[in-house]
Amino acid sequence: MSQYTAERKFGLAAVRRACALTDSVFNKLVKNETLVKGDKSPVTVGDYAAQALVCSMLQRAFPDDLVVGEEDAADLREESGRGMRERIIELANEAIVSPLKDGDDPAWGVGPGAEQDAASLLDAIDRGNHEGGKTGRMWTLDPIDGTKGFLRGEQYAVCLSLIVDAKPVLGVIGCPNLPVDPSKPDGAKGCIFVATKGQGAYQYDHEGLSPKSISIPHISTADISFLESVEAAHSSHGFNARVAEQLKVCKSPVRMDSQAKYCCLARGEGGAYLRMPTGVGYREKIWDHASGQVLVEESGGVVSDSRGQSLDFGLGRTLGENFGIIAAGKSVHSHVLEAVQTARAEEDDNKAKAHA
Ligand SMILES: Nc1ncnc2c1ncn2[C@@H]1O[C@H](COP(=O)(O)O)[C@@H](O)[C@H]1OP(=O)(O)O
Ligand SMILES: [Mg+2]
Ligand SMILES: [Mg+2]
Ligand SMILES: [Mg+2]
Repeated sequence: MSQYTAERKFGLAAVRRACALTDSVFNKLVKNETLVKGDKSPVTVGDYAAQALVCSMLQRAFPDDLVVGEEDAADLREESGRGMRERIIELANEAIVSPLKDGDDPAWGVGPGAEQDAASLLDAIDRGNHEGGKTGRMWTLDPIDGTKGFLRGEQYAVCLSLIVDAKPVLGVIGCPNLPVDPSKPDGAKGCIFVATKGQGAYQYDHEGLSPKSISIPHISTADISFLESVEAAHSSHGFNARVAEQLKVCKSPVRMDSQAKYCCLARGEGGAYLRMPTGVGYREKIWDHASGQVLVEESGGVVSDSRGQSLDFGLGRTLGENFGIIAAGKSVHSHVLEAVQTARAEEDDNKAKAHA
C-alpha cells in the first residue's frame, strides 16, 4: 500500500471543509471581524475559524501528531476579544456540522450534531502552538494564506502539510478563487491541489473530485513569466525585474497573493516563482512554503534558496535566515539561480561603490 494514504485522504477532506468555511466567511465578512496582529498583518474571523476546524479534526484523526499553525487564541481569550471569539465559534461550528461528503470520516468529529463548546475550539486553535523541530511528525497549517488577497476577493489559499523528520512529505493547498482551467480565467473557480512525496501532484475541483495529474512542462528561459507577490513588502519586485533582464525574459510578471503561486507553477503557469527578501530581516514561516515545496517537487520542479540550497523545515516555526526562495521547472531552475546570483553580486558591488 502507498505511504501516507490516510493522511492524504484526511488532508483533502479537511482542506475542502476549510475552503467551504473561508469562502462563506468572505461573503458575510463585516467590519470589526478583522484584527491587526503585532506584526501589522491582518487576521480575520475566517483565519481563526479555519484553524479551529482543521486542528480539531487533526486532533481526532492523528492525536499523537504535533501541529505548527499560524494563529493562536491568546487575543481571543481576552475580554476585548469576546465579539470576535463568539463569531469564530459560530463559524467553526457551522463548518463542523455541515453534512458529511464522500471521503469524510465522522471519527474526525465532523458532521451533524458534532458541535463543540468555545473552550474546546480555542484549545484546538492553540494546538497549533508547537515550536517545530527536526524530528518526528508534525503538521503545519496556514488557515488563510494571503489574508490580504482574501480581503480583496482575490487569491488566497488554505495550506496544510505533513512534515516528517524535517521533510515535507504531503502538501494540500485549497485555492477557492483560482480558475479551474488557466485558459478560462472567467470560468469555474475553486481548486484543491494534493501532492505526496514520490506519488505525483494532482489538481482536484473544489469538491475534492475529478483528480487530474499535473506537471511542469519543459520550457526555455525566454518563456518564463515570473510569478511574484502582489505585496512589494513581501518580496522585492525590483530585484525580480533585474533577474528577468539577466535572463532576457520579455513577458511581464504575474502577481498574485499566497501559495496559489506554487499551485500555478505546478500546473505549468509562469515557469518560475521568485521570492527574494526585501532586506527588512523577515524570516519566512514553514507554513508558507511546506505544501508548496511538495507540490512543485512532485510536479517536476525544484525549490531552493538563492544559494541553491534546500529549504530547512527543521529549524522551528521559521525557515531561519532569509536567503530568498526560487521555485522553478527543472529546465530553468539552474539558469534562474545563476541570474539571481549575478544580480545579487551586482547589487553588492553597487552598494560597495556607494559607500566608497
Ligand atoms: N516582510 C515580509 N516578507 C515576506 N513575507 C511576508 C512579510 N510579511 C508577511 N509575509 C507573509 O507573506 C505571506 C503572503 O505572501 P504573498 O505575498 O506571497 O501573498 C503571508 O503568509 C505573510 O505573512 P502573514 O500571514 O503573517 O501576513
Ligand atoms: Mg497571516
Ligand atoms: Mg495566514
Ligand atoms: Mg501565509
